Amino acid sequence: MEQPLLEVKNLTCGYQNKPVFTQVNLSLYRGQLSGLVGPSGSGKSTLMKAILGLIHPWAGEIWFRGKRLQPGTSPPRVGYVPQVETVDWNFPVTAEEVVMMGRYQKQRMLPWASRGDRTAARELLNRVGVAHIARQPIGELSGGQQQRVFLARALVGEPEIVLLDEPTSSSDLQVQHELLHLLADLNQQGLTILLSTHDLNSVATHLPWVVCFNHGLICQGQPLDIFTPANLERTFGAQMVVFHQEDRILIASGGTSLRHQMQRNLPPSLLQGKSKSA
Ligand SMILES: Nc1ncnc2c1ncn2[C@@H]1O[C@H](COP(=O)(O)OP(=O)(O)OP(=O)(O)O)[C@@H](O)[C@H]1O
Repeated sequence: MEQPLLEVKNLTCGYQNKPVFTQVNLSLYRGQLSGLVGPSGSGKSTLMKAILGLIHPWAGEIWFRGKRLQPGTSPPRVGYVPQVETVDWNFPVTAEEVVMMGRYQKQRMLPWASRGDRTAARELLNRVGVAHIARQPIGELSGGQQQRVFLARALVGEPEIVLLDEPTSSSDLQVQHELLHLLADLNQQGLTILLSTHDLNSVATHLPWVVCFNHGLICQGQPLDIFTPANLERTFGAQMVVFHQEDRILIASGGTSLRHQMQRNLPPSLLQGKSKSA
């Protein structure tokens, strides 16, 4: 059986005396492109930070390529794109410098740029489609461009896995779709990707694998199998309606009244209102 690239075993994390999740087990396989979905505060960022060694787990283990990592250490060749809300955009640096900072961190170089640094940063910005804004201050870029700059920074050191924390949260639909297409391209080139998001419809459309999370792993699988009203209610604690059309699905929030309204107006083949457990 294939060995997972990254494995989380019985992981328990929390802050102060409050646990966020207990005994989580999750395996990421080489070449996987997965979405981590769950309500706000359910522990998605905490899980990513634990994988990255940014917080110390209370218990459990993280394994990378079959080797156990020391608690609180960063796995080799894992890139990270933080939530844009956590970044100080007034920091006076250009897009290119943001990417080069990733190089300094990895190579422990002194913070001045060589021509090689600049060329490498340009190549990465080019790879994510924003080489033209290399010299612009990061604070003056659009949310979508900022996101790509941070993606370029995460690609420094040629990671095998990139974790993205809500990369689609601050951008409009078109920008979200473009980013997800870019991630699919990077995935085709061999990158393993886990991204957290609240946007269930983007996950359903663009991602082949979904992990539902709410203070623990609820279920995982292909969106068509996993996004059932029952699983969504278990994950989000709210009723949702799932529409099916051929191999596509559309998820809308709404309780019984919306479902009854839809049932009156839509053919039953489009509507999945009955619970199907994973
Ligand atoms: N540094 C911290 N100190 C104390 N509590 C924290 C800290 N960071 C997060 N928490 C708490 O841990 C819980 C999980 O937070 P986390 O950010 O992991 O959730 P999330 O699923 O990523 O949420 P969102 O989708 O809103 O980003 C929340 O109750 C949050 O308030």
